[in-house]
Formats: sequence, structure tokens, C-alpha cells
Amino acid sequence: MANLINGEILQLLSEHNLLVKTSNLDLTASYTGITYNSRTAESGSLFFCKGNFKPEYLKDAKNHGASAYVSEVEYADVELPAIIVNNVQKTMSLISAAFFGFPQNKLTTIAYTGTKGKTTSSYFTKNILDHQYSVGLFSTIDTIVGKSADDKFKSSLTTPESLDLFTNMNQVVNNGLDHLVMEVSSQAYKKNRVYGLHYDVGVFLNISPDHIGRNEHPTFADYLHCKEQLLVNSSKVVINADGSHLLDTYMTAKATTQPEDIYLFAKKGSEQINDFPIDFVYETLSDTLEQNKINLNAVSDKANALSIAGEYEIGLPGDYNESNAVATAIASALVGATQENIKLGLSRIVIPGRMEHFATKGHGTVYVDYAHNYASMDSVLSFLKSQNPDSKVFVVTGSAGDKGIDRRPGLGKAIGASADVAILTSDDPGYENPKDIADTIADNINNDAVNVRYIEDRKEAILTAINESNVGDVVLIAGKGRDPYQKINGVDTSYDGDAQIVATYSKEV
Ligand SMILES: CC(=O)N[C@H]1[C@@H](OP(=O)(O)OP(=O)(O)OC[C@H]2O[C@@H](n3ccc(=O)[nH]c3=O)[C@H](O)[C@@H]2O)O[C@H](CO)[C@@H](O)[C@@H]1O[C@H](C)C(=O)N[C@@H](C)C(=O)N[C@H](CCC(=O)O)C(=O)O
Ligand SMILES: Nc1ncnc2c1ncn2[C@@H]1O[C@H](COP(=O)(O)OP(=O)(O)OP(=O)(O)O)[C@@H](O)[C@H]1O
Repeated sequence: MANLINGEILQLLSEHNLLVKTSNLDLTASYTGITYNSRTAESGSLFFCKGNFKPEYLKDAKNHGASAYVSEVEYADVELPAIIVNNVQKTMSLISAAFFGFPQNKLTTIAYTGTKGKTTSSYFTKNILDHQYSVGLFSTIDTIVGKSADDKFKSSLTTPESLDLFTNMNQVVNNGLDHLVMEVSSQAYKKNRVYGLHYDVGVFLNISPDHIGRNEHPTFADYLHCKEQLLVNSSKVVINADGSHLLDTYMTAKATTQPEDIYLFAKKGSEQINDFPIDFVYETLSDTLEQNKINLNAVSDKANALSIAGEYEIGLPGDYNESNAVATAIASALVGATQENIKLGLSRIVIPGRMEHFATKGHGTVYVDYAHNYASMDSVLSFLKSQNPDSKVFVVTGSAGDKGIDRRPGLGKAIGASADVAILTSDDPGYENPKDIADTIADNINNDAVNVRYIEDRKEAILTAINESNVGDVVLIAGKGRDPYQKINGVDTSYDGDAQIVATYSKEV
């Protein structure tokens, strides 16, 4: 069982300039558990006071048997030994890693950040590495900590709270896995969920405005800063040179990583090829709904040394998936994947709710996808329209309530540019009226040729779009993938899931 002594904790916190003072602390005392939830505190555990905290939680933790607490403020009326720190989130991350014996050091870790493509790239990577290694996965969709069915569960956050993250990582190690692929959200850095965590390979996929607003990032600069933390916390770095803010991200990477360990890739014809030390250049060989194929060229010595130049089939349609696939190929090669396994892993893949396609007999082909902001909706719709210039592109979408308000105009803009029919509907409306959200999207579809309607019930909206489509049309159901719930008025209300609804209905029609 894990065990951690106060003396070790204080030394660790002092090294990181986090310790303010202690109160009634026995340096030789140790803990048999750690928790940030009073309801799960047990005898002999160390309790963290964090977030929207109320003092009664500490009393509750004590009643449940907690033997000390860590906090940014002292609660004098609760008689418990205390470790007072200047940042409880950073402290919790460090102590969690230490409590489990720094499990990251027993794993080869690959981390992805980016506004779009984290989940896709993580699944690609696991699919490749599974041919050679035993691989864990921390993704927005699933968390996989071992090989048995019980070791796979739905994730509640893209990157979990540090204590949960290191708990899961410890499971990965205990279950005998040797590699871990994970998504790192900007919130993870903002909230210090991954403070002190260093990755073997860190991949920066792209950045565009998103997650800016109440409860997330105050500004784009803050969002970029948070995402860039991955670059200075990775031994080797892969950067998509076609993403915006390349100078910024490259210089950030160079601050801590020597250029020899930074791998840049770009698409053939990219303007960045003349200005940056590009290592890989890829070109599209085939870019249809039926076949997505690229050629990857190594254009530097260190790129050549990875021996991955060649042609690759990508099992997911969409030109934007090419950059995800190239990033994945390089990252996988950096941790030892063979070219043969990279080819296999990229070509044979289904990712839950990411461009899952369903044929119908008498109507259009249906795609269920997770696009829910301008960058992703524009990428997917413009790709689908380019493939179907003479037939109709239907889209069914909404936008989440209580957050990401700036996403709504962007969705309208993308729909106006590439869709023929838009059925606006509910997507996790939260405490907002989904009709108001839909109205904002509709107001930004500046194209009278688009047939726009509102059907509040999401399942009805999906079935209507499919029924109205003809053979040859495409129907994009965007934004929820396989999410089995709708967030309504603070409650996760049960919902069949877009892919599940389409899978059943497409067989009937
Ligand atoms: C803003 C933020 O980071 N919030 C997260 C944070 O909330 P919090 O610390 O304020 O927790 P809280 O639920 O208000 O409760 C306060 C504390 O009291 C404790 N408590 C509470 C009740 C009780 O009886 N006893 C008790 O001890 C709780 O365990 C908690 O430690 O810690 C919680 C887990 O402890 C998270 O669930 C929660 O994520 C919120 C719900 C969330 O949705 N965050 C989103 C924005 C997010 O992080 N998204 C990113 C993806 C977006 C991106 O790409 O950037 C992600 O990584 O998923
Ligand atoms: N590289 C990319 N550029 C633009 N759009 C993309 C890219 N990759 C994927 N997408 C689109 O974005 C959607 C979400 O992709 P994915 O889940 O891989 O990204 P993510 O970074 O994990 O997103 P989120 O933070 O929203 O969970 C996909 O369903 C697709 O529509």
C-alpha cells in the first residue's frame, strides 16, 4: 500500500516553494490515503481543501477519520494537524505523484494538446502502440488503466483532477502496462492538474480561439499560455507547423528543449517550410470520403533517422485528420513504434463519435461527429461539401449552454459557408433555453440559401434530417458523438446518444 511521511512531504513542498507553514504536524507521521472529497476520507488519510470549498467539508473529513489537511488557509476551529501552502492545486499534484511513488517514471508517456484533434490523435496512438506495447489511455471519452473490461471506464474530464490522474496512473503501472497516452487540456494547466508531470513526448496539434469565457480562460493569451506548458514539460516535442502562433510555440519549446528534440511537420506548400527547420512534409494523395491517403517525406537528418517516410492510409475521412495522423506517426515513432505498426494503427480505426459513418438504403449517408466549435465545424462541413458539391449537406447541431458562448456565432458562420440544410437543436443546454442558443447560431448563418429550422428534441431533429435527405446527400450529426446524456438544468439527463440513435434508425431506412 502507498504510504507517505510528513517529512518527505515538507521536503518536496519546500523544493517547490509551496510551503507556508505547518500546524501541530508530526514529521514522522504518515498517511495511508489521500483525498479531496470529505465524503471519501478514511482513517489515516490526508485531506486537501481546494476549489469552491466550504469549511464544513473539513469538519466532515475529520469525522470520517482524516488525520491532517492541506490548505491555503488555516481553519483554526478544526483541531487537525495542518500543512498550509501557497497553492493547493500544485501541492495536490506533487503529493499525489509522490504518494503513488511517481508512477510516471515507470511509464513511457505521450501527451497531446491542441484545440482540436486531441482525442483523435490519442486513439490513433493507442491503436498503433497496442501492436507492440501495453498501453493505457486517458482521453475525453474513455480512461483505460489495464487490459481487462473492468479497467476501462467513461471519463468525466479530458484531464482529470491531479489526485485522480495519479490514482489512475498508478493503476496503469500496477496492471503491468508500459505506455500511457493522454490528452492534456488547457484547463489541466490552468488548474495545475498536471503540475510537476513531465512527458516523454509532448505534441502540440493546433490552437484557435475556444474555451474563452466565464469559468475557463479570461483571454486567448491565457489559453495559449496554458496550452504551451506542455511544450516545456516534455523531453521531446512534436509541433504542427501549420498551426497558428508557430513562432510563439516553437520559441516556447526551445526554451527547455534542444532543437534536436523538437520535430516540426508541415503540409506540402506550407509557407512555414522556408522559415522554420521543418522535419517532415506530408502531401495528400487521396482525400475522399472513401479513401484518405498521404505521403510523408522526411526532410531533415533526425526525421530520416526515424525511418517512417512513406505512404499512409488514414482510416478516418477528413483532410484535417491528416495532420492528426502525421503528429501521431511521429510521436509513435519517437517511442519506438515500427513503420509497419504505424501503418496498421492509422488505417484500421474507429473512434467513438468521431466521423463514424452509417449508410442508409433510401436516404443520405450519416456522419456522427464531435465538431462543436468554429474550427471543427468549418473543417468537417467544408470537407463534406467539397466531397458533395452537387448534393445536399445537412447538419444537425446545437451548442452547449452556460459556457463557450463565443462558439455560437462560429457555428453559424461555418454552417453558412458549407451547409444546405441546418436543423438546430439541443446540445447540453444546461440552465439556458436551447431555443435562445439556436437563435444565436441562426442569426450568424449569413446565407439565405441555407434552409434553417429549429427542432428542440434532438432525436426528432436527427430523424427529420435523415428522412429529408436523399440518396447521395450527407447528414452530419455534430457535437455529441456518443455522449449518453444531455446536461439540462444541472442534471445529466439520460439520452440515447447520437451514434446509437443513427445506428438503429439507419438500418430501418
Ligand atoms: C473549474 C474547475 O476546474 N472545476 C473542477 C474542480 O471543481 P472544484 O475544485 O471547485 O470542486 P467543487 O465540486 O466545487 O467542490 C470543491 C471541493 O469541495 C469538495 N467537497 C465537496 C462537497 C462535500 O461534501 N465535501 C467535499 O469535500 C470537493 O471534492 C472539491 O474538492 O474540481 C472538480 C473535481 O474535484 C472538477 O469536476 C471541476 O471541473 C468542472 C466541473 C469542469 O467541468 N471543468 C471543465 C471546464 C474542464 O476542466 N474542462 C476541461 C476540458 C476543456 C479544455 O479543453 O480546456 C477538461 O480537462 O475536462
Ligand atoms: N486537427 C483538426 N483540426 C480541425 N478540426 C478537427 C481536427 N481534428 C478533429 N477535428 C474535428 O474536431 C472534432 C473533435 O475532435 P477531437 O475529439 O479529436 O478533438 P479534441 O481536441 O479532443 O476536442 P475537445 O477538446 O472538444 O474534446 C472532431 O470530431 C472533428 O470534427
